[in-house]
Amino acid sequence: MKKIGIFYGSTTGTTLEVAQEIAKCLDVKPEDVHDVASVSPSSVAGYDMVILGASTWGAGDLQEDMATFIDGLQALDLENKEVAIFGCGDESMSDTFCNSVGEIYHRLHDTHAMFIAPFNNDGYNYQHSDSNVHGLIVGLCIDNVNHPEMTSDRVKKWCDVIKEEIV
Ligand SMILES: Cc1cc2nc3c(=O)[nH]c(=O)nc-3n(C[C@H](O)[C@H](O)[C@H](O)COP(=O)(O)O)c2cc1C
Repeated sequence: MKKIGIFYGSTTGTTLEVAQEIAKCLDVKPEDVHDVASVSPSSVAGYDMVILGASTWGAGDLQEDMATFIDGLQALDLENKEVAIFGCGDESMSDTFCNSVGEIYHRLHDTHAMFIAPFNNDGYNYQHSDSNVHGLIVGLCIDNVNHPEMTSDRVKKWCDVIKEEIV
């Protein structure tokens, strides 16, 4: 069984809640769910698979704790580590919806991480998101501001993708 660690950056608690929901779906213990504001990037070393989650702030900016955490991760070699990404945002910020997902993906490109668990775009309504990389949505995007009723179903479906992809 692969060891999964969840690392989240959250300013007002939404991404934390989603991280906990993902943990339940994947049977990840609470001690393996980490706020990136209080752990060092090297702690990903203890996991085979790392789930990174962060909200988007400003005009499409990565949540600040996660931005610092990613600075550290970029210096590591993540070869053979499976990485899945999720983010929380607001679809009414229609040109920058969940940009955090795309920023994490792009910034970790040179670490040799193995990205898994892209998600579909069904039921979303926005103009642009950096999470869309050449037509592929590279992670789970959650809008708890406008569509909290969709969150559990989206989380469950994404966790099913992860369960299928982890080898
Ligand atoms: C000032 C401000 C700027 C925001 N900018 C964006 C944005 O550019 N794109 C987006 O998708 N969401 C944006 N959001 C929405 C937040 O990402 C959303 O509320 C999220 O759920 C917060 O998660 P957190 O509590 O885990 O930090 C913004 C919210 C605020 C208040």
